[in-house]
Amino acid sequence: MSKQMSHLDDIPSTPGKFKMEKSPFVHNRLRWHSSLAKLTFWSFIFLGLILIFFFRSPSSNPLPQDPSRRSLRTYNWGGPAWEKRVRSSARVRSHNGISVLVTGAAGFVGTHVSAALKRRGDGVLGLDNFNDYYDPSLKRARQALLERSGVFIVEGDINDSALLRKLFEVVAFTHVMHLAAQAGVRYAMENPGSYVHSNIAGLVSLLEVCKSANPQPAIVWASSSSVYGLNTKVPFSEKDRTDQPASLYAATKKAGEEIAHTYNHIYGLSLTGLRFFTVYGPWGRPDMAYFFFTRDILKGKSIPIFEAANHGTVARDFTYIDDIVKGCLAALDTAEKSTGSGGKKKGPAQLRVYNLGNTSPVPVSDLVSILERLLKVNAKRDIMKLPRNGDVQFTHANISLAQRELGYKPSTDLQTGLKKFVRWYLSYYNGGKKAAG
Ligand SMILES: O=C(O)[C@H]1O[C@H](OP(=O)(O)OP(=O)(O)OC[C@H]2O[C@@H](n3ccc(=O)[nH]c3=O)[C@H](O)[C@@H]2O)[C@H](O)[C@@H](O)[C@@H]1O
Repeated sequence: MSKQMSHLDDIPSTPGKFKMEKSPFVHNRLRWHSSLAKLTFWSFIFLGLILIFFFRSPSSNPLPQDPSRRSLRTYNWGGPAWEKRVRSSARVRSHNGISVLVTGAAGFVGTHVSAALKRRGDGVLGLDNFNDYYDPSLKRARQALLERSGVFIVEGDINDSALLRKLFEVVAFTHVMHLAAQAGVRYAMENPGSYVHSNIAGLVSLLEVCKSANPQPAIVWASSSSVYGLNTKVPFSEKDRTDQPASLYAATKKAGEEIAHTYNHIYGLSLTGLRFFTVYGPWGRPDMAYFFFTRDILKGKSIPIFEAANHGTVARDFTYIDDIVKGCLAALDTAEKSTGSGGKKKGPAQLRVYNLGNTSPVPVSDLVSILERLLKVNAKRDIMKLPRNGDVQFTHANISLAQRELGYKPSTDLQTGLKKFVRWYLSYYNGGKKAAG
C-alpha cells in the first residue's frame, strides 16, 4: 500500500502549472496529457488494491462474520444431475423410513444425526452454507464422511427461499431436522447480526417454505439450554420461565421458540424444539471450551478457566453427542404429522419442547482435570472472572419429560465421552502435529 502511495506522491497535484514552468506550450500539453493518463492509471491501480483488500479481508480474520456478505454468496444449485443427486440422497431405503432434510448437516450435531438416519435406512438430504465461523476444512471433512455413506449436502443458505422451495419440489420430505444456526454464546457480542440472520431470519425463511409445502413436513429443531438464562432454580425444567436470557444467542433461540409457536398456531405445522445442553464429542466444534482447551493444553498454552464471584464454581451439564443423536431420532420418530396443507391450517398440530441434557453438571475445572489425565499433559490454568458477556454460572437439565415421552436416557459420563473425543482429536489432527482451527 505504501508503495502505491509513493507513486501517487510522484504525480503533482496541479500538473499543468508544474509543467508550464519547464516546457514550451505544446510540450506542456503533451506532458499534461501523459500526466493525466498516469494519474488515471495509478488511480485505477489504487482503487483496485482497495477493492482487493476489502474483499479479501474476511479470510484474514479468524472469525470473519458479515452475515449479509454470507447471504450474498452465490451457490451453484439446480440442473438435472443435481436433482438426481438430491433425489437419490433423500430416497428412503427401509420399510417405514422417513425422508429428512437436515439443515446444518456439515455441523457437529448435523453430521452425527445425518449419519445415524442414513444408517437405519432413512432418506437424508443435507443443507449447509459452509460458513467460516470456525475452520471450514473441518466442515468439509465431515461432508466427505457423509458423502461416503451416501448423504449429499446441498450447498446453500436457509435464507435462500428459492433453493428451499426447489428442494421441496424435488423431494416430498416427511421431516425437517433443523440444526443450521449461528452457535456460540460469547461470539454474539462480536457479531450480533449473524445471530439474527441465521437464528431468526433463517428460521422464518425455512418455516415459510415448510408451511406452503404439500405435504407439510414435521419439524424438529435445535433450541438451547441457554434459554434458561439467569434462572437459579435447578434442575431446569421445561415448565420454568425462559424470559431472562443472558446473551443475544439465547434471546434468538428463545425467539425461535416463540416463532415456532406462531407457525404451529397459524399453519398447523408440527414443531418440536430440543434444548441441547453443551453438546461435546468427536467431530465437535472448535469454538467450544472442551475443544480449544484440548488444543491449547497440547500446545502448552495457558487456558482461561472461568470462576464466578467468591470463587464460585462454574459448571455445565455436558452432554455426549451419541445421547443427543438418540434424542433427536426419538423426537423425529414421535413427531406427529403437520395438519395444514397449501399454507392453510386444518386442525391443531403438535408443539413440543424438550430438555436434552445429561442431568449431572460438572465444574469446568474438573473438565480440565479429565483432559489433563487423558492427554497426559498438565494444563496451564489461568483462573479468570466469569465474563459478563453471555455466560451463565451453571446449567442442569431435568430430563424427565424427554425420558417419559421420547424414551431419552443419556448413558455417557463426561470421562467416557471425553476419552472418545480425545482419541478422535489426536487421530484427526495427526497426533497434535497439525494445528486445530
Ligand atoms: O448448552 C447450550 O445451550 C450451549 O452450549 C454451549 O455453550 P457453553 O455451555 O457456554 O459452552 P462452552 O463455550 O464450551 O463453555 C463451556 C464452559 O466452559 C467455560 N469457559 C468457556 C470458555 C473459556 O475460555 N473458559 C471457560 O471456563 C464456560 O463458562 C462454560 O461454563 C454452546 O457453545 C452453545 O452453542 C449451546 O447452545
